[in-house]
Amino acid sequence: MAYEPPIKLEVRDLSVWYGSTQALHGVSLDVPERSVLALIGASGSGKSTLLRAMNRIHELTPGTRTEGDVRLDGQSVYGAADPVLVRRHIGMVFQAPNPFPKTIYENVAWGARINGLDGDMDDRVEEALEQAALFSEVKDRLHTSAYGLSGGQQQRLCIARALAVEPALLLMDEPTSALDPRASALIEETVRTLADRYTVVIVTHNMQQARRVSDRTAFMDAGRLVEVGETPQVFEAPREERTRAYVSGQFG
Ligand SMILES: Nc1ncnc2c1ncn2[C@@H]1O[C@H](COP(=O)(O)OP(=O)(O)OP(=O)(O)O)[C@@H](O)[C@H]1O
Repeated sequence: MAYEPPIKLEVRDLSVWYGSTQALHGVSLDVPERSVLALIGASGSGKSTLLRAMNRIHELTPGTRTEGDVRLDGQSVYGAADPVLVRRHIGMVFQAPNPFPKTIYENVAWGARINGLDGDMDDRVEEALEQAALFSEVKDRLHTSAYGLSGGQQQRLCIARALAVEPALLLMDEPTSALDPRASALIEETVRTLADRYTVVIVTHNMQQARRVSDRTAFMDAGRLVEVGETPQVFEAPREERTRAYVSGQFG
């Protein structure tokens, strides 16, 4: 029998409302450990809502209501009393790079400090920057402002900042949408390497990117999960007609 990696994240019958608008309708899926899941679908199909519900950051939007559950390593994310603690274990990288107005070093060290992680901070910062494929470019200016970096470097810094706390899961919401093709390619390479150690969920509008970076792909339509499977299967032999139409560019 083929080796089946353990399941890192289980989404179970998850529904989300913003006020009276239902944005997710009973979504269930599993994310195997050390894999990359791409969420694809047309604008408004619920990709970001699903991603943001994985670490409960959508609850920061007033008027949200959630039913169902998300389990990380078998533990309910929604059963946790404090969503802030949940978010500390689940790193997130957003569309536009958003470094703090601090030095490169302090951007990476910050999360580790507030989480009380011990060990040598210089080593931790270097390792996180290495994992984000940024260290060689910044090693001589660690104590200069993060705002002196290019957009692509700033985004890799945000990835390093998320990794420095050793997150159980890394969520990425269209992390290359503000970047040029070369910077995007570097981020894609970084995401591929991260899957050796981390479990990653990435929202992307770019279907080529989904094919390049992910092991599995989930296709969303109108707040529903249409299908999820191994990436080559979803793109080359989709089970659902709606998926076929989307991945062949007939809509969205
Ligand atoms: N803060 C909000 N208040 C009200 N409705 C919202 C809010 N955020 C999202 N929605 C609605 O929820 C639905 C899903 O939106 P969501 O942003 O999750 O989709 P998406 O697939 O990520 O879209 P995009 O690709 O454009 O980012 C849409 O109908 C959207 O209008």
